[in-house]
Amino acid sequence: MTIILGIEGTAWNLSAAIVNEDDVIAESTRTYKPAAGGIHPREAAQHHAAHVGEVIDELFRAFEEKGYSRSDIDAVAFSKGPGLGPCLRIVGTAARMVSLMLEKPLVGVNHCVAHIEVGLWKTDATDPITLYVSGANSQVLAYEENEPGIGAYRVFGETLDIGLGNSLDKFARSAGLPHPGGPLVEKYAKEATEYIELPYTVKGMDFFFSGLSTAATRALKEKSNPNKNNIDETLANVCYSYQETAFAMAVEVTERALAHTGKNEVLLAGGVGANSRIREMLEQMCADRGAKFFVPEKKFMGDNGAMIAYTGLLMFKAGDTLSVEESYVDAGFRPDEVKVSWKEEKQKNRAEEIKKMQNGAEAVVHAELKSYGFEKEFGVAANDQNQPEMVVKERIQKNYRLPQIDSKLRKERTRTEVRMLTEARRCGITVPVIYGVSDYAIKMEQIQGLPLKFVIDENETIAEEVGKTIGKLHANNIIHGDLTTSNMIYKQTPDSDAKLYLIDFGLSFSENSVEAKGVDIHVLFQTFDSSHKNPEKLKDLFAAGYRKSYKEADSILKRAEEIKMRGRYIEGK
Ligand SMILES: C[C@@H](O)[C@H](NC(=O)OP(=O)(O)OC[C@H]1O[C@@H](n2cnc3c(N)ncnc32)[C@H](O)[C@@H]1O)C(=O)O
Ligand SMILES: [Fe+2]
Repeated sequence: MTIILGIEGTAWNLSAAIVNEDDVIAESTRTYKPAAGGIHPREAAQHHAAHVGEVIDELFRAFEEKGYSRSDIDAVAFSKGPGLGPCLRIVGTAARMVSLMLEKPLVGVNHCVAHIEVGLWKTDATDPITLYVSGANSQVLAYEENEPGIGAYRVFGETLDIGLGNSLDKFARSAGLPHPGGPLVEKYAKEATEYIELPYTVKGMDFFFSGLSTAATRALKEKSNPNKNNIDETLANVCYSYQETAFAMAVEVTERALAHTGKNEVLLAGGVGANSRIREMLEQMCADRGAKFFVPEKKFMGDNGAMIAYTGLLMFKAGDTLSVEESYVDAGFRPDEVKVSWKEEKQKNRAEEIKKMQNGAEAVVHAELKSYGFEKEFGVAANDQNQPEMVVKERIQKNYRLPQIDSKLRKERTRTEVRMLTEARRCGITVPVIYGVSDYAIKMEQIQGLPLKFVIDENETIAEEVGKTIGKLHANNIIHGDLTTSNMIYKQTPDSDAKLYLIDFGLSFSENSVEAKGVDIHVLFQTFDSSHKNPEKLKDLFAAGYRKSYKEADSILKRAEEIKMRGRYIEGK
């Protein structure tokens, strides 16, 4: 058995643990609670510095009481980042000292990856999409192999402003509640009597929580009326509506990632994962699409030393150790920067993956028009011999979100899709022809081709074609809103040139701004990073095509790069 000591202390919780392959052997924790306001990085660091000695002592005592001796420890793991710089430096220093004392190597662990690995350890999940929602971070990730036995946790979507937990904490503070506000929001939400509309912002696979937090604060002020004595009730209603909106956004992106990758497991990680409503929503979403949902015990969800020790154990066994010189901390350390070498080689089954992918995230595409009840919906007879091949794209009900949120989104997106498809066609973009519309369904041309996801790696020059198409779209101020390689279809015919079709305009809108266009491209580049072999080459080819068809291309590409940097962990975010 391998035995690893791990120290966590990226923010509020200083926690150390010793684990082996099977379980936690010993642990010791001291928690920083801000006297007022949110977490102060320097105060938190002072707290960790003041207590790290006793935490390590207590840990060794508990370990030795179980009959072990210190020399049984094989390595010392620590949180290398992301996190608050001053806190990371204390933990890094402590880890170096313990490592020198024990004469055992150091292992530098990525905190986000540890949140995932502990979930894989403590549940039966094997290859999930992970929804990682904590204070500072909110991401949807999955492991992707790059070469046999070596891969990375790819970020499919993430917050482009602040983390879900911090947004809840910020709102709670504005309502006069103590830190951390997340659990209190959950408590008050249970007393709600009414849903209040709040902004729902998903762009492609990314979400935004800052505007929601501000809107919730505003709603609380506006709706509270001391004369009516309704302050408690309003707080409950806002908390409830906040949760319903924010969690629906997070679950929606998780489902998109499931659809895009064809995976069929979901793992929940991070402090916000303690919330029972987000669990319920994920469970419902998974049940509705036949996926499995996993969540570890609560003590492994928030920041804990065991997750660092366990991930350290996997890394140590794969030979991934550090010298003292290499053991610097990195406050902006992203999970997708970690070279994962501790997993077994995966056997991919492409046919199976394509089959699973056809179950889109928000819509079902019916090719069998008769069985769908085509006549009833559109008032005309189903396909006769003279008509072109058609499909019906139906936005199906999502049981995980409130009916009010659900039907509004579905109607809005159906209407938007029709409007924007028409608009795109007018600008000379190749899109499916529309034959009919109802509240939640669109009857349209069936494109016989393969999603770009499955052809672009073998034929990378298509990326230039993609660039030209998106350049044209942006030159006409159309923002697609969900640019992934699943939302483009490549149709090859023996007698004509191949054609690139753009589909799925449900999140599209018209806007002439560098920001909106930059986000659009950022979303696409994330897909290149997460799902393709040579992302940098694809990006270069895309940029070349984009420049050819759009004269403002350079400023947009530059903005896309800046947006990418915003996704990085920023202190105090
Ligand atoms: C970098 C690292 O330090 C950071 N860790 C972190 O944020 O602590 P974590 O324990 O994963 O999550 C704490 C967050 O989780 C929220 N939280 C805890 N219980 C909650 C609940 N029942 N409902 C909603 N939010 C909850 C808190 O309000 C707080 O914002 C991270 O993982 O991003
Ligand atoms: Fe965390």
